[in-house]
Amino acid sequence: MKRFPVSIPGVTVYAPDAAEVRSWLNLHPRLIAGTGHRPNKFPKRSATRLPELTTRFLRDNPQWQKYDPMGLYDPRGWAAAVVFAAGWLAGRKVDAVIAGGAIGWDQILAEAALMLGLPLLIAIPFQTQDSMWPRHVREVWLAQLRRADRVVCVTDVHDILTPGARSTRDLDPQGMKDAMDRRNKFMTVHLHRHMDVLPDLFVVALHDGSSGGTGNCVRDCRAAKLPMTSVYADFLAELCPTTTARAKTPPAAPVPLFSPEPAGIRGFQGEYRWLSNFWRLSRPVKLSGIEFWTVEAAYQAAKTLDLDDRRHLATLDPGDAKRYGRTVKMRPDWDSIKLDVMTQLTRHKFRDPALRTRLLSTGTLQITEENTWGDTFWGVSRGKGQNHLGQILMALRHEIANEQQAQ
Ligand SMILES: Nc1nc(O)c(N)c(N[C@@H]2O[C@H](COP(=O)(O)O)[C@@H](O)[C@H]2O)n1
Repeated sequence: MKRFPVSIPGVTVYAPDAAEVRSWLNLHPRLIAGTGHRPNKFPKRSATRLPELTTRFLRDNPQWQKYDPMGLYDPRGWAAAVVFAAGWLAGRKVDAVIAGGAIGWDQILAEAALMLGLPLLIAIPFQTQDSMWPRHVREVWLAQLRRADRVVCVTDVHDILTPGARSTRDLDPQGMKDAMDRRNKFMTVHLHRHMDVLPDLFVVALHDGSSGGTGNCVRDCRAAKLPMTSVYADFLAELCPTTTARAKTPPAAPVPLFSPEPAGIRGFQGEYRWLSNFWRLSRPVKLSGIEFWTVEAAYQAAKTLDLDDRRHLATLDPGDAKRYGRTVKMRPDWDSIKLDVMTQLTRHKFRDPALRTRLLSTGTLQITEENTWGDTFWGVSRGKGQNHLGQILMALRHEIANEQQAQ
């Protein structure tokens, strides 16, 4: 098949599982991911409190007016929508935003994030997502991709070209749909379930209740029990106070964005990343003579007596080791020894004098391995869990403090 050059000028595009993406996610534990309608599902401009259109392109182009009835891409429509999105984001404890790059709400949310100076990741379905849009929308797209911290592309456009395609505009409709679906899943349920690094992800949807792209994404998020709210009713209330337009679903009950903060250390992110089992050790720990550079990889290796699996685990980064550990043949007594294994590995990790000092400097703070991936054994997820890793760390801290006092 013919290969087309598809780079986006001035933009570095990453694969979803790239290390640069993971490290960005690591840096920003409280994330908002946005999904929402294209302009054709926004209310008519006459239903809003916006004045006459100012852009000639929009005024003189009935076909485009049909697609963008609100005049969202007219400067005043754009500004009103972006101010609404920024107002919603502002004041919420959000570290960063993930947006989809699509025409409509996706771009509005991205613009609001940029306006507020919030770090932004844009996830695009394929490299030529913009190819069907008019020039002014393509300009917004490109400018936002250039200003975003990270751009993730989930599908190579070559995989969705029609047979015998003559350009990258010749796209298979089902392929495009699948790519958009993949993009939505990447930025919501995939991150929520599989990115062990993420402590908190909240979805904000501009959804009028209809089926379609946004509807599909909202359905997936609901099925995954991902915390989510729709801001459509608020959007109508602000922009169309006297309108007859109504959200097809009632406004969502107010939801606390992220779980309330208990005192102490909750989650091993940011300044407390070193508490995580994913932290690289200053000296490797040995198991069957094999060297492991993270507690995670060593712990996963301890699950099995198979030496080939252990050797392989020693070569993996902690995230991959965690996943691989789910596939190994477990030693029969694993359940009875795993707490002890984790305690010994944690002890080894904190033989490092710098880490000992850091652990002691947390004083008497409660240490909770809070997570959103449902680990209620080692941590606490959605308010529930035994927090064994936190307990081990606190017991070790107590032990080190006693040792120091005795010296
Ligand atoms: N998951 C999915 N399936 C489709 O068939 C799609 N067209 C999309 N598109 C994305 O959904 C948003 C727009 O949704 P509306 O159809 O306007 O409700 C936007 O993010 C598109 O990229 N997604």
